[in-house]
Amino acid sequence: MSSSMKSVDAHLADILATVRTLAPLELELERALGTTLAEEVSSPVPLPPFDNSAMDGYAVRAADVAAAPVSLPVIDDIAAGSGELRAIGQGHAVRIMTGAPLPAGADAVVPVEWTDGGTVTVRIDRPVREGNAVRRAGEDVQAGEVVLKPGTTIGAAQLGIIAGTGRRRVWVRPRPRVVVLSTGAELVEPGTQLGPGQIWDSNSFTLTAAVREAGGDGFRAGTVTDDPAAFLDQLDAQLVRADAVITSGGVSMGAYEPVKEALGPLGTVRFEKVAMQPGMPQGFGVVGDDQVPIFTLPGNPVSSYVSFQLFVRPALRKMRGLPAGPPATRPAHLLAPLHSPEGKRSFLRGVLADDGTVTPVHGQGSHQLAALALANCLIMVPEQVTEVPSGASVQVIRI
Ligand SMILES: Nc1nc2c(c(=O)[nH]1)N[C@H]1C(S)=C(S)[C@@H](COP(=O)(O)OP(=O)(O)OC[C@H]3O[C@@H](n4cnc5c(N)ncnc54)[C@H](O)[C@@H]3O)O[C@H]1N2
Ligand code: MOO
Repeated sequence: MSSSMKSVDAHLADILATVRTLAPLELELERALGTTLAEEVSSPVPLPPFDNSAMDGYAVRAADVAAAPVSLPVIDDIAAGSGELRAIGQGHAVRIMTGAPLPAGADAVVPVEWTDGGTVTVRIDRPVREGNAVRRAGEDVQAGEVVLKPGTTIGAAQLGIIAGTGRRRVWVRPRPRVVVLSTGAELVEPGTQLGPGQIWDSNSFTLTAAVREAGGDGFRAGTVTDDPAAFLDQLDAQLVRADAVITSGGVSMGAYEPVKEALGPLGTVRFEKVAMQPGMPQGFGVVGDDQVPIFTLPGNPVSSYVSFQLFVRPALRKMRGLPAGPPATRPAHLLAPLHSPEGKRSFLRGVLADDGTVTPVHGQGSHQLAALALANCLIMVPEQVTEVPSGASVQVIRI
């Protein structure tokens, strides 16, 4: 590897050593999806809170229907939500609905399908065992029992059980707010006409979406031209709402590199060459009074996306309070030969099939975004390897 280049692992290690886990805050449940639980959640009451029926039918004493078919008087009707219940005596039945509390004295429920459905008296066709179709108090959760531990990612089911324990608000580490800025004088908004030398800005859409996929809230702050002062103004305006900033473009060796020119003099952002392909020109550091982490990714669309997966995604995990490290890899069986530059770790775009084979897509240039859009994994080729034969075992990262 060229000695002037930094390794992928060293760059990620620097980033993870710098970014901080976000402080917990208390959020309404409606806003807690995708956040990380920062407290232990336990239930103040048993769940279910009371013995209740699992079926629509009749609450009885099992012993009273042992000789079924039998007819029993129906002494009450209990809907879900009923509060005042009459205890049932020997030889009685009570019509009961799913979720309704089991009356005292009853020890089983006969499903309505096994009866004539009567409301004054009911004929019960089959005997039931004690406990039939009865859900016991505390069967799901005991009073005081912990249902979720800190560090849990809150998905739909987790949100459900938090609400199910009666909570309206919860302490979480929030989704990181990430501002995405594209730079480049050639960029115009999709949906407008292209002039000579212009292209539509795609990176800000890719990166904002990638932030969301990684559990953050991405804000597209639009594009800035190649003017470093305009870039700094825009950055300054965005910092108030940012836990991190991502820029794309303006970091290589050209005559107009606004990101490098604007941030370089601050001394808090380092611009380096990382031994990888794509994504060699990288910048990372902190900006503003709050030392907001900033990732200055290369402008080539595939390069910025691959850089996101390798460096920003793990950083967002750390900010979210989750275990963070290099992206997970899995082995795959390569179906075509590959070339890779000496001294750089390559991340080639491939299609991983269910049978564990991987086929590189056509178009491995860092500008070939359409080829990236067909891929579902990155095929990793180590720094010292330049040729990989078809049939070899390779490591891939799912994307
Ligand atoms: N003399 C050298 N030239 C380049 C080097 C180098 O080491 N020496 N590195 C190359 C590599 S590798 C990359 S990657 C790029 C990185 O360049 P920048 O980060 O400065 O990005 P730009 O020059 O602004 O743009 C590069 C390329 O990507 C297109 N682009 C930029 N932003 C967007 C966007 N938001 N949406 C879509 N496409 C975008 C841009 O038009 C350029 O084609 O530098 C190489 N050059
Ligand atoms: O290393 Mo640049 O990121 O081609 O393509």
